[in-house]
Amino acid sequence: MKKLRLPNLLRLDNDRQKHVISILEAFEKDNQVNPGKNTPLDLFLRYYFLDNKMVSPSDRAAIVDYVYRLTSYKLYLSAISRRPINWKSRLEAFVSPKFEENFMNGQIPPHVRASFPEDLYNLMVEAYGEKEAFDMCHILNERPPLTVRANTMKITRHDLFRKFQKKKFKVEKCLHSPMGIQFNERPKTNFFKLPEYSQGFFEIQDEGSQLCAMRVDCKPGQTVLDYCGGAGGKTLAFAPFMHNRGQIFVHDVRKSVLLQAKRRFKRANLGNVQTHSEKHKLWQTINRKCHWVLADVPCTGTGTLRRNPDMKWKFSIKMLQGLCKVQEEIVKEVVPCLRKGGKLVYTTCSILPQENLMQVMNLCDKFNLEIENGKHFQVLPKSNGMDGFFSATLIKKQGLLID
Ligand SMILES: C[S@@+](CC[C@H](N)C(=O)[O-])C[C@H]1O[C@@H](n2cnc3c(N)ncnc32)[C@H](O)[C@@H]1O
Repeated sequence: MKKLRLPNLLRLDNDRQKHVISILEAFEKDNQVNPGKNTPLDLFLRYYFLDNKMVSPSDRAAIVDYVYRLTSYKLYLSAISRRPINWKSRLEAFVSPKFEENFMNGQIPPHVRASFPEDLYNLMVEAYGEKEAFDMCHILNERPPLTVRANTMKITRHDLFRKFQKKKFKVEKCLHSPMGIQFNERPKTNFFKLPEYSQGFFEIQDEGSQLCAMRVDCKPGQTVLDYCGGAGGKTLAFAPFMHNRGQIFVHDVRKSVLLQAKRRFKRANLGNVQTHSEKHKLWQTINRKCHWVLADVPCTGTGTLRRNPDMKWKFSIKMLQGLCKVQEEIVKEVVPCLRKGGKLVYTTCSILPQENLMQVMNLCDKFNLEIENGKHFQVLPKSNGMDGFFSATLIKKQGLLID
């Protein structure tokens, strides 16, 4: 079993502590009062700091770090903290020796020590076995690494790497993604204020996400649909393969994220992308025309819980079942867009087989598809490495030739 390591946290003085507790209390209250609103933690924090502009960038970094880690370890901290349990007592337990001492305490159920909802923990044990599931939970409670993708429309990875080195950033080139650079230490400066960012030289993107996007191996002149495009993260990664020739259609049901995507496409120098929130008109244009369709479907996000620890406390089996239905509906909608020989890249940031391989088998059965070369792609969350991602390239099943 992995040894529980206390994260290398920044200093927590009284002022920072007050912010941490008031954020966590307010976030919990917001979820109780407006359960349907589902504000994600990162958005909640953005609003909080807009209301508290006086907090300095270094204080902010420390506060965010504690908020994320305490949210991750909420269940475990509740088990080991003094009574009454509240965010103040959980924080005390987090910085006390109890945090490491109780990690192997057999009196505390494994899912509590892993700080995961029992249903989710059981699904992970079913998929990976007790030891791997337990270790993976702890990786998913850790601080994630910071990884960026060089925008090869504007700069090579090597040149961007040299620029970062000149700034004395501790960086290394990713092993698997040819466009990725990982930071071994978080830079103290505001990343989004770097000139290299405003010039569109890079985007923040996990290496696993880069690898999934690159499975859309599109060529100049082709037609591509990114059906669950969100803020455009995956399109930004595969679009450079087309050298601005051909057409990329990005769709999402949320107009607000498509606006963000548009800004990012412009900054990245992409001139062949159009965004659509209305699918009916789009359908007439792309029916049977697409060489590639990317379905980066909504999922439990269990592979990226380090970045969104609040998501795991919203998990339920019912939610998983609902998402599986939506994933199936999405694939049903996009299959008719494929031209003869076209490929559908199905992707999730989940570690659950129910929305990965099991789902893909179900999709193949229902929509007469098969997995290209019979091989899928899966990465599991790694300590100081990639998040968890899954991808399979689906093609239309060839009819059997009967003599
Ligand atoms: C995993 S996220 C996509 C992330 C994006 N591809 C990226 O790399 O940045 C899934 C997206 O699916 C969208 N979505 C949810 N239901 C949908 C539906 N029925 N049709 C199309 N998009 C949907 C969500 O709004 C969300 O942006």
